[in-house]
Amino acid sequence: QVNTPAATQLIKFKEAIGPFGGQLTTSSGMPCQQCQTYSLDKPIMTNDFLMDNLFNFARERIPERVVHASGACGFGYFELTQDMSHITKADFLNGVGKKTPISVRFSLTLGNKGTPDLFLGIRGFSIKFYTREGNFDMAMFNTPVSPFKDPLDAHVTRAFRNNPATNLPDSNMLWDGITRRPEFIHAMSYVFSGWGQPAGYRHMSGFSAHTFQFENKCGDAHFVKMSFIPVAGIKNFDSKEGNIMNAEDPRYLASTMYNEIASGNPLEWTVNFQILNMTDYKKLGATIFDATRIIDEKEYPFVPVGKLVLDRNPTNFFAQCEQLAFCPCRVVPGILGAPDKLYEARRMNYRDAQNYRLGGNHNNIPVNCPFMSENPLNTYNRDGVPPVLDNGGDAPNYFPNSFSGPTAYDTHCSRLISIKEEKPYNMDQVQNLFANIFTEHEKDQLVNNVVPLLRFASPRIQTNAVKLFKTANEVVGRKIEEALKKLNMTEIP
Ligand code: HEM
Repeated sequence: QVNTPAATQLIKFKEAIGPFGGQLTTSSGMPCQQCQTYSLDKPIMTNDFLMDNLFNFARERIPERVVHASGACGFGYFELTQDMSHITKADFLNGVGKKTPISVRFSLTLGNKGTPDLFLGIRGFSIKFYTREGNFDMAMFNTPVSPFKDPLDAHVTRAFRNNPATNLPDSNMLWDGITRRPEFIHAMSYVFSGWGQPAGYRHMSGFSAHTFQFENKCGDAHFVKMSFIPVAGIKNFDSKEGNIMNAEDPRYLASTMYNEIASGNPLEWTVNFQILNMTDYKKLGATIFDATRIIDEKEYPFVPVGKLVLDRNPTNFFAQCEQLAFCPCRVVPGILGAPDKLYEARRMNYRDAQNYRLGGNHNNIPVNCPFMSENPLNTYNRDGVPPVLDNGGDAPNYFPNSFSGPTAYDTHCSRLISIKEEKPYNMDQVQNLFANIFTEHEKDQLVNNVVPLLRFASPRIQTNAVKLFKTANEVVGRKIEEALKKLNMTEIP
């Protein structure tokens, strides 16, 4: 580990800078004197260097993301390999060969900032496309489906956290949460079968889960699910390997990616679209917008449309990764978002979370700024918590106005279709997953991962969980039941 780019980052910095790092200053720019750089035997209050440092020290923490707190990021580009103008007018999807700068953040849905990388769990894969029409954000999971469909499922993430009284992981909460929402079992089966411990970010996939509504120049609607498939192949650790790696290097995924990128070994994904039209929607109904279900790939195959490459590391983690803010609300003309309720709620909730976490001007933070936009920040937003950048300069600050302030020119009004949703049902797809897609190894993995997590739950909750797995697959459910019996648990009152 001693010679990796991550381990030698500071040595390289020194080589690049030379022996002298410049005159030390306070944050207001005052050059510091040597005597201010040690505090003992000196007046404290008049030492501006010390005061500057202590005030900053006490304020250096901001709220961590309420979910997906632990993560790593990288930068690169998206290249379009197939023109998509027949389904969308989005500029970055029009014109083969067009390259769009991107930032990507990989995360772990649960836990907190210090949770080790290979803690078993569903993974986040977020992308910000800095397009000429503003930023387009995707916040995806690594599994083909989402556990959630109902925005109220946000509550269930609490069941996956520590017990509010003991502050300890709680099997009863975890399995109560899963079994009270049986539709979770589809996504969770992927997680338990191995996808919860990817063998590297270069082996991790991303799936939109939502079906987006696209619109072309003629105003025609198409519906698109997206997948990001690693060129190096999807690979996962088995539970034993994953747990060993977690103990040896709790930042295994982040450090591997950093070293790979710094060594000139970029990470790459094929970007694919599964495309449906209005006739397909009329035939299949709102089920195509159910984030807990997949759409039949035989009838609607994913077609490759581009590639995603990560070839640049952040130069400062806090500035470029912690401050990165992805929101389903950030769309561009030609991509309207998704018409389902989960997406609608996410549009609002991420904005709210980022206003709280980063402040009302979080789009002005350099890593979130639409720096490729042809109309960068031509808004009427003014003032507030920094950064305000030039704050609109000397342009009018109200709308409408008679003084040539920015105006909306496009007279066309795009609208998401309105759909009627019902309670999720995906047991048919989980059954198919176990019967026809999972390998025997993946099924064994699932049993190996589920049993240690379920063994401390009460018998009633264990019974519910076994019943749920038996509905998904009788053999796998029975294996879990037998393994639990062998462990001979005593009842928890
Ligand atoms: C019940 C529905 C959901 C709610 C209420 C919710 C809420 C949130 C919130 C508040 C954040 C933190 C945002 C921030 O502070 O920057 C977040 C992050 C994230 N969410 Fe969700 N989410 C939901 C469902 C989903 C689904 C279905 C997906 C994937 C398809 C998803 C993927 C992500 C990802 C990848 C991040 C991390 C973004 C980053 O890297 O900063 N979420 N979510």
